[in-house]
Amino acid sequence: MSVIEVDRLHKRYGARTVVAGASFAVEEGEIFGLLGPNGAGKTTTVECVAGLRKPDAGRVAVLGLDPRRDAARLRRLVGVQLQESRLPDRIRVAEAVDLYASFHRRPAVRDELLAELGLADHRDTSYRALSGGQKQRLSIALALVGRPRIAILDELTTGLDPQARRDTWEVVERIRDRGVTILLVTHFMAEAERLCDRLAVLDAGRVVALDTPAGLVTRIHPGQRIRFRPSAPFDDRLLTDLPEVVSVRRTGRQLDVTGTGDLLSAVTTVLARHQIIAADLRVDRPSLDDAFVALTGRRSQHRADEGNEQA
Ligand SMILES: Nc1ncnc2c1ncn2[C@@H]1O[C@H](COP(=O)(O)OP(=O)(O)OP(=O)(O)O)[C@@H](O)[C@H]1O
Repeated sequence: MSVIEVDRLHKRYGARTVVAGASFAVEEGEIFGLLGPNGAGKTTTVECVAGLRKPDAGRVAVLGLDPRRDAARLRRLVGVQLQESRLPDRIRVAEAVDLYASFHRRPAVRDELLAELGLADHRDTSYRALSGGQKQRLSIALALVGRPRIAILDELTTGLDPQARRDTWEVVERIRDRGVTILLVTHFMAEAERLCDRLAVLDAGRVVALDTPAGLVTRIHPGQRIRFRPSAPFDDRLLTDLPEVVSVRRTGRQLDVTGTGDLLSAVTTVLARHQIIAADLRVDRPSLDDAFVALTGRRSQHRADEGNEQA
């Protein structure tokens, strides 16, 4: 069942169109990602979904309701954590949660929520004394305090160190496991790949692709590549006869095999049958980042950052 429907959404700021006919639907219980370069219109789109902006054209429905007309009802059903949400420096974690809880009729139990978000030991810590990751987790707690069915999370791990980012991912997964549908805006390929069940890639206000992370990669780069040094000579036909193999190239003692499907297992099985060992075997799979570049013609902004993280 679709819990969010965005149909040919248009939004202009002055003369400038920033969302130009974006359409997508989010299914109940999934983590749905909006991915795209800076200025692609991601935040504007989720602000329209959250009822914070009025679309110029198109239709947005959240749980069958209109985010603007039915704003009061949706406030109880949708939790929103937007970019750069800030709280007063002196407010303590428990006070902030109590304050937000007071806006809701049946709020979550504060200490349970704080424990779930790894903030139980920071109940009395002031906002200013929290680390970046703790601030982000508090902002997620505030989005969840009304026990929403849908959570909208915008760039929630930007500026976090790799460990804090991973901790936040675990929190998001736990929320999803509780049955909350999540609409997530992200710049990070690793985040999209790890968390999202499906992704819409937004470019210049349009959805240019919509699929699972793996589906996007395969659609853009269906090929795979294996490189290895065989322990004994053999005829290339051993590999070229396999339906999965597209090409075989030799450079010195090294073999370079491209193909599709379950290439690795097809190649290693036939080699093993002939008692050949594939030494220094490497599999190159295209990444979501490659798919992103192919779709938008741009490098993802945080690619270098992610590279450091994986190092
Ligand atoms: N209130 C506003 N008034 C005028 N222009 C705006 C306003 N908000 C956003 N914009 C512009 O609209 C474009 C789309 O912005 P938006 O924040 O939706 O994109 P985004 O994909 O979320 O970008 P980012 O990844 O940089 O946050 C940007 O060029 C931005 O400068």
